[in-house]
Amino acid sequence: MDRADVRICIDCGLWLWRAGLEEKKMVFEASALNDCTTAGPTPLMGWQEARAIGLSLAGPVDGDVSLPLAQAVGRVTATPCASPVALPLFDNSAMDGFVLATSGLTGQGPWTLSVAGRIAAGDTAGTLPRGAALRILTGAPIPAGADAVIMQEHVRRQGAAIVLDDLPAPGINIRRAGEDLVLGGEVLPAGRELGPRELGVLAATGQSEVTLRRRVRVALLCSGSELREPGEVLAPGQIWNANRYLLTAALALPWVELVDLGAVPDNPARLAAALNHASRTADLVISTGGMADGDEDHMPRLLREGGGSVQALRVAIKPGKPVGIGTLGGAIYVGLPGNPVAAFVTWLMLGAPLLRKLAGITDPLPVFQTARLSAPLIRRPGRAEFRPASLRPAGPDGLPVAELMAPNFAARIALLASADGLALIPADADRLDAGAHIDFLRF
Ligand SMILES: Nc1nc2c(c(=O)[nH]1)N[C@H]1C(S)=C(S)[C@@H](COP(=O)(O)OP(=O)(O)OC[C@H]3O[C@@H](n4cnc5c(N)ncnc54)[C@H](O)[C@@H]3O)O[C@H]1N2
Ligand code: MOO
Repeated sequence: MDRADVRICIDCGLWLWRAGLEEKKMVFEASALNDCTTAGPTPLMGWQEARAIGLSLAGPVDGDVSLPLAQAVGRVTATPCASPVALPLFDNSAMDGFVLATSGLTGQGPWTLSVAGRIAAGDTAGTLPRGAALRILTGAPIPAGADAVIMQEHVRRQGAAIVLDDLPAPGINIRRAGEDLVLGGEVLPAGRELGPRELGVLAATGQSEVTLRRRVRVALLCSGSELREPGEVLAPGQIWNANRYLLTAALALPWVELVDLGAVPDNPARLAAALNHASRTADLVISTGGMADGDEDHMPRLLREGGGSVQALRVAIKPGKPVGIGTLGGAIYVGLPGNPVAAFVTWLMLGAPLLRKLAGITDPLPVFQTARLSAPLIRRPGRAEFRPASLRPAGPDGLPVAELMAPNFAARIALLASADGLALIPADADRLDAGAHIDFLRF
């Protein structure tokens, strides 16, 4: 065998080789070296399977609340909202101009009509005087007997009269009652986050309150004796707690009530106490670190000893292999790996969908877009890889181009901060050509 065909796996220290390496011509990525899928006591579970297990554990939290619209921003609807009115509420003008009855415009034009008054938004409609027009402003109600609004740009003024050269079509520039929404029609389904569009339509239908899911209680703890708060002076070997801020920011959602338990040292008794407290106060317990098999990695064992279950552990996802999903007491548990990028990726792919389902959101899964790979990639298959990448503007085919960032990125939070999103390299891919279609998730 050619010496160049031999590689060492820096994950497990074993020698690997690839037979018949036509890809010798291409650079064999360092990522292929740090991607051992064989090491470990159990085979890896597919990330979609792990995600499905998490989703199967989660159902929308119960306990609805009714809140005024101003306090409902970003919250999730618990029931469908039906409209108590039709929209628009009444026939009204779409333009500033003149309202008239087309039936009165007989014979050949031009037609001259006197302007007998004025209706603005907020006025009552009244009745159109026979043979005359009325000045009308946008949003004003259409008077009885009128059936068209002619834009002011399309008439000539002659003193108190207007002259029309063209016959307006009946109904023109009139917004009809109910054309946007019928009485009793569904304004919003259950499970919708209330953003600007949703709050706007609720307000337009006159609803001052909305029925919402209660907020999901989430407890977060970061395990690690090495962790200190930013601002604290570090002793040798210590680091600042990045995951706490990364995840509290990811959890800063209107429908989350966060119980931030900070950092807990790698002490089994203290970790067990923190887990126990968390599971009593929260619907979802999230921990970071301590998920691998090292001497100070206690989380899966503590969870089991605390009466919980771990239903997914060791997932074929990169970064993030040591990730766990299970239950503890009445809470769902998500154990994220300690490496910050691994924690973030596994949170996005496995944790966040589950949390969104707890919140009652109907579509809990992230939506990927299609991009093209900027350069060829050769890798060791086995784990689906979510690689930080930058996105260049669309090429001639309309697809943006993803430029993958360096491999071995699980702990490289600075690299994460400079990426535009995550490129998904499927688990079974061992080689992708430049220009290949890939799924891309923007941050
Ligand atoms: N023999 C093996 N060792 C490791 C494996 C393996 O399969 N076999 N997996 C590696 C992988 S992949 C990952 S990811 C890490 C994850 O391990 P843990 O979840 O047990 O995490 P820790 O060991 O506690 O920490 C890993 C790394 O991250 C740093 N860290 C932890 N918490 C924070 C925080 N809140 N803020 C910033 N940085 C944090 C920690 O200091 C470590 O450097 O295990 C590999 N090992
Ligand atoms: O892949 Mo680990 O999850 O290196 O960070």
